Amino acid sequence: MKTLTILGSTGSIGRQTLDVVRHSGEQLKIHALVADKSIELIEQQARLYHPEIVVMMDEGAARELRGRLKNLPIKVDQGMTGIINSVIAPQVDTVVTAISGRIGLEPTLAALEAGKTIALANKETLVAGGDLVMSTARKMKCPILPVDSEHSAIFQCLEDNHETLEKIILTASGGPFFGWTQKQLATVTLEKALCHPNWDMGAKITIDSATMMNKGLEVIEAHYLFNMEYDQIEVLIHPQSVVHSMVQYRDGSVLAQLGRADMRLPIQYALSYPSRWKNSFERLDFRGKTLTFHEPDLEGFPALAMAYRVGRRGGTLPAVMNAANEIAVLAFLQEKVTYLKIQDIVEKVCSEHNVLDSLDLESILDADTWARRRAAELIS
Ligand SMILES: NC(=O)C1=CN([C@@H]2O[C@H](COP(=O)(O)OP(=O)(O)OC[C@H]3O[C@@H](n4cnc5c(N)ncnc54)[C@H](OP(=O)(O)O)[C@@H]3O)[C@@H](O)[C@H]2O)C=CC1
Ligand SMILES: CC(=O)[C@@H](O)[C@H](O)COP(=O)(O)O
Ligand SMILES: [Mn+2]
Repeated sequence: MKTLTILGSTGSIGRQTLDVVRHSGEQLKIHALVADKSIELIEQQARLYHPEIVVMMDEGAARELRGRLKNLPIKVDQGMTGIINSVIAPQVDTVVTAISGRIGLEPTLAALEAGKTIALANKETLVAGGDLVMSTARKMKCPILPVDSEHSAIFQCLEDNHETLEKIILTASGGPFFGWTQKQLATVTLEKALCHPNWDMGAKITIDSATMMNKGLEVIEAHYLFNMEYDQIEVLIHPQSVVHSMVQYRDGSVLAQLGRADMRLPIQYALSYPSRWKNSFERLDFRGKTLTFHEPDLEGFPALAMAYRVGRRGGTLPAVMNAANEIAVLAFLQEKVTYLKIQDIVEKVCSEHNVLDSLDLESILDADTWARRRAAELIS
């Protein structure tokens, strides 16, 4: 049996992780559930999954939840200290990082320093602190198992010998605006951007898919997870999201992983690895399906090319791009800026940043804070 702490249990990945736990019989157990302020849902989750601890980032939410759970043997903790304690507890084997945003960096590092396995959904953490996270994982000999569907696909297709790998091919749905002209992109509404053609996800990643920043973040995520040069990472538009990604070997052979657009598969694989558990999730039906592949439109969706440039430069620049994007996407969700303005803000913040090559936590957090402030100034 594996014992889990789930960071972001009330979100899209968090809820699906709990569904995997429910289907796993005795294989998985919950130590802690962590969220920001969704008390109604986390109260239901706590009553159903009996964690030892529930942590709310928000102090008021923690206070309210403490009252609601007072008759149960569940401790309610709060803030970043509470989150860190929930991941380093000795009984925890695996931490599922399903928080959205760079806020996941400190708990991920703390979990690694405490020797925990990471089931990583929170790609922003790896974009902001990739070198530090990967070197900590190596130092502590902790596995980082991908949950992101493309990275799980690549992980499932990888052979042991890294030398024989030629490139990885990350598939992208293209989002709701695949094939749109610049003129059409100027008319994008929040409602349309929140409508992903294939996946039901949280708001932030759904907007990232619509700008293709999600694929840019995933290119950087792949660079760190699989130790691949940027030249060895190719993006291909595949609007059906059936082929989740592919790996090409030096003999020209290509291996792909296919499946329904159901995140419970990669989540379960990260939690069952190295085993594959039987489940009763709906199976992929190929009949009547046409699978197509296209070159990405780098002019219409400049976030992808920007992410390659930023990833290649490295240092504190990926943390800055990520932070500016988090602020710009939030402003778009609040209808304070237009869809096209997201890219303008992120580009401008990146262009103004004095990149530092030292990659300790303090430099990353300073760069992140600076980028958030600068992006906010550009919005107001
Ligand atoms: N959804 C998907 O299918 C996929 C998601 N991912 C990645 O997984 C991560 C989560 O995505 P998703 O589940 O869609 O996001 P959601 O927005 O649905 O959920 C985010 C979760 O994080 C919690 N949270 C947010 N901010 C904080 C904070 N400051 N402190 C503590 N908890 C916080 C939220 O709590 P609360 O409810 O209280 O706000 C919620 O539980 C992202 O990094 C995303 O890129 C990767 C691949 C696929
Ligand atoms: C489910 C998942 O892993 C998401 O990252 C998804 O891939 C987003 O789709 P896009 O390919 O549109 O970014
Ligand atoms: Mn993905």
